[in-house]
Amino acid sequence: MSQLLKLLDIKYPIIQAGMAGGITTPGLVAATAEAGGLGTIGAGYMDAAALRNDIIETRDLTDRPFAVNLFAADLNASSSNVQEMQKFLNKYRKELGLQLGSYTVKAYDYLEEKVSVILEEKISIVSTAFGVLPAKIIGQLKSGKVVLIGMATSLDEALQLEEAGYDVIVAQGSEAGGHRGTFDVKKYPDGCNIGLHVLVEELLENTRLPIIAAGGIYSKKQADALMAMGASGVQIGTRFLLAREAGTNQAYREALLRARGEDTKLTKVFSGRPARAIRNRFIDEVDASRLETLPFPVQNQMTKDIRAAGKEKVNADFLSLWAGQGVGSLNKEETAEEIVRSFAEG
Ligand SMILES: Cc1cc2nc3c(=O)[nH]c(=O)nc-3n(C[C@H](O)[C@H](O)[C@H](O)COP(=O)(O)O)c2cc1C
Repeated sequence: MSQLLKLLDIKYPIIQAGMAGGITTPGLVAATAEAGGLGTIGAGYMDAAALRNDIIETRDLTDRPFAVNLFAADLNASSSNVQEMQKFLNKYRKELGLQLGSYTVKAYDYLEEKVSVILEEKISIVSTAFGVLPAKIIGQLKSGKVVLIGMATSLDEALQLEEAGYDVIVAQGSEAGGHRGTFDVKKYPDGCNIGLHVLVEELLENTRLPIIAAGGIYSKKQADALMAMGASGVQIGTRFLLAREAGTNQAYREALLRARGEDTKLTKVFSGRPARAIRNRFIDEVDASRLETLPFPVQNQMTKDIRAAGKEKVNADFLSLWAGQGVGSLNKEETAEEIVRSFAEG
C-alpha cells in the first residue's frame, strides 16, 4: 500500500474513478485530491481542448496531483447496418419530440492530441480502460515520467498491461458500475465478468504490480477486507456519482437513491459495449425487441440524442444509469471529502 501512496503521491489509497461523460467535474477531482485521495478526470469522450480546459480548472482548485483517464480502444468503428436500430429508436424520438434519425458517424479518437496535452500540462498519472495504449504513446508517457494505471477484467489482460510497461493495475470485478473494461469484446461479447475477490486474488498471485480493487466497493469495511487480501488500494465509481461536486444530473441522482443492488444489469443497449446500469424502460424495451445492438461507439452515438433528452426532461427512463451492484446501500448525497474521509477514517 505504501508503495502505491508514494508512486501516486497521495495520502490515502482511495481512487475516484475517471468517469467519462461529464461526471468528473474539476470540482470533484480537486476536492478528492484535497481530501488526500486520487481524483481522476474522465477524459475518454473529450477532445484535447476540453481536456486542457478541465486540467487548468482543476489546477486552479488544487495543487495536489490528479490523474487523467483515457480510452485505450479503437473508437472509430462504423456500421453500415444502422437502419433497423434507427427505425426502432425513432419511436422514442417521436415520443420525446426529437428530430428523427439524427445519427451521424463521429470519431471520438483524439488520443494523440490528448497525450500531447497531458505531457505539456505535466500530468503525472494516466489511467486507461478497454485495452493497452499503443507502444509509441506508452514510450512518450514514460519519457514524461507519467505513472500508468491500466484496468483489467482478467489475468490475461493484467499480464498484457504488465508486459507493456504499466505501473499499476486496477482489477475491475463484475460488480463494477459502468462499462466492462474488457479488451476484446468480440471474443467476450458480454465482457469478462469475474467477481472482484476472485480476480484480485488471481492478479496478486500472478502479477508483480500493485493491484487496486474496483467494483461494488461502498464502505471502509469492504475496502479494508480487500486490502487485507493484499490489494494496494481501492477505486470507487458509483459512490462518487452522488458526490455534491459530481456532474451527475438530477434524474440520475434520484434513480441512484431509489435503486436496490438487484436492480443493476449488464447491458449493451446504450453504447454497444457491455456496461452495468440500473434497469429502466429503455433497457427493458430494447432487450424485449431482440434487436442486435451495434458496435461501440456507433450504438453510443445513435442513442446520444435520446439520452440527452432524458437528461433535459429529468426522465430516467431514457438515461444510461451506470451503477455498481452496491448501489442499494447508497442513501445520501455527500461531499467528495466526506467520501474519502469515510474510507480513510471509517
Ligand atoms: C458512471 C460511470 C462511468 C464510468 N466511466 C469510466 C471511464 O470513463 N473510464 C474508466 O476507466 N472507468 C469508468 N468507469 C468504471 C470505473 O472505473 C470502476 O471500474 C467502477 O466504477 C467501479 O465500480 P463501482 O461503480 O461499483 O464503484 C465508470 C463507472 C461509472 C459508474
